[in-house]
Amino acid sequence: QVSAPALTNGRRCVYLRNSKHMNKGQINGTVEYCARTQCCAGFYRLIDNQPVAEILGCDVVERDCPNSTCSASRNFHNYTTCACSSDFCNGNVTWNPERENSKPQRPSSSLGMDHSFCLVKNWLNLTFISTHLLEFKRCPEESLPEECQTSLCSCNQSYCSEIDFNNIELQQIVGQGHYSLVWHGKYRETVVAVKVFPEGSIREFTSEREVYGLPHLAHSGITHFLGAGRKLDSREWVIILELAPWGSLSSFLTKNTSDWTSTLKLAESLSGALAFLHSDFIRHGLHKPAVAHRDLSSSNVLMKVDGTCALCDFGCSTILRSCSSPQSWQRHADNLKGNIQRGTLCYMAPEFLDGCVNLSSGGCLIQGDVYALGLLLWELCMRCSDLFKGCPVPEHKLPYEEELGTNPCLQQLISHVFEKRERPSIPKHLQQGSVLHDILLDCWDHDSEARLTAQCAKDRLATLRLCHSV
Ligand SMILES: Nc1ncnc2c1ncn2[C@@H]1O[C@H](COP(=O)(O)OP(=O)(O)OP(=O)(O)O)[C@@H](O)[C@H]1O
Repeated sequence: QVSAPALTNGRRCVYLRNSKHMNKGQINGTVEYCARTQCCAGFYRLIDNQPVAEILGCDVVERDCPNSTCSASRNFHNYTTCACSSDFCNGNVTWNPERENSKPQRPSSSLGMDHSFCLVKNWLNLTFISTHLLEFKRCPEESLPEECQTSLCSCNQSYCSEIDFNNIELQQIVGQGHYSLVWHGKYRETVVAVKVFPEGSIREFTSEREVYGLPHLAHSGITHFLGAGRKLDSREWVIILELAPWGSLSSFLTKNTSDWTSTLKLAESLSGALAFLHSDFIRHGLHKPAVAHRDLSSSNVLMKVDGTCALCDFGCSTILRSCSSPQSWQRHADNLKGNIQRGTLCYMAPEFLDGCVNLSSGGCLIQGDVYALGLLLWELCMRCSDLFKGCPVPEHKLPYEEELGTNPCLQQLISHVFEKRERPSIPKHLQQGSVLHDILLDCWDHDSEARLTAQCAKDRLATLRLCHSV
């Protein structure tokens, strides 16, 4: 039985086996006090199909845990996890294995979950059972627009990768999203990230693999794709990616501040990555269509060791095939109508929050991405030490967290962002009229048509870098 004083703010979680390095809160015996999160997390090994706690404590980054009790349902290689929002809830897990075909539900304000266990070192060393044959010799059937007739059209390029499962070794979990578990692993003796999707996440797997498989997608701003596949006797799907050792931008900003030069470098690389994703071109007879990310957040941007960013997580993305006829887009738009609120709620553009998106072309999805880019640039500014000279740099916060708390619901965001047209407050040092200040305003403009393109944001940031001053 755990007893601890009540906290006015934060959370008390059952604590077990966290390394000192990763503690988010203060430890007292079996209790961890978490000042910055409302979420407790648990990581359990399934023994005889029963969860046995391996790691318990505060959640490192997760601020969105709608369930007050700890309910685990997904089996990731005989491990399961939960995040929950009442004191000590992680001490009492309920295990309800999900039905094979059920799809994970994205909670209302979803954040990629960098769970507590993501930094755990030296305790987990699993090796993928490697006696399986590869099934991914052919691309799985996908429904592609019938209208795509020309040979230049990207939708006729069916790129397949093969991976040899005998050469994959899973070593340690580095992150968890709503659709997958991401491992630090080795593939053919190279250190990689292995993203494992349970069967229920086949749609996200297919979408992500399709984006990574587009021609000419190799770009410094897109996480490098090494292959995808499915083990013959397994219901799980796997994508192998270059490992970003510093993890997501969100965890980086939680732990680090940057000076002005590094902030600009990050901002420019981020805008350049999105500009590239949005670009549509034909080179060497192969078509790279525009892609709308649709789930841009600081959890879905990875930090590279050279101090630049790369986009990841294309599970919600839409490929905007320029070869599609207007009728085809209309059909796609009809499908989108019932599915418009994808992605992470606090990064969702006002028109998507309110559901009044002009779906006459795919441009609305691109404009939604640029709104999220504005919020990401704001997150970078808020951790820039040179913008807070003489005062402490504020802790990393998500957009609107200051104003609406850690887990705003749709109605709160509609009222704040759509109706009142509020935006996050910009540091005083970014004076009115300064280039960066204007870039933020122009990215998150209420009028989606008036927003910058990502390329324009990148170009403006490049001029700022040359001037090298705030
Ligand atoms: N290549 C990588 N290198 C290092 N860490 C990674 C890599 N890819 C993903 N991660 C970590 O895993 C987390 C989850 O990954 P990702 O967002 O791709 O999963 P998801 O299931 O699609 O999540 P979401 O809930 O955002 O849809 C990321 O936030 C990041 O912390």
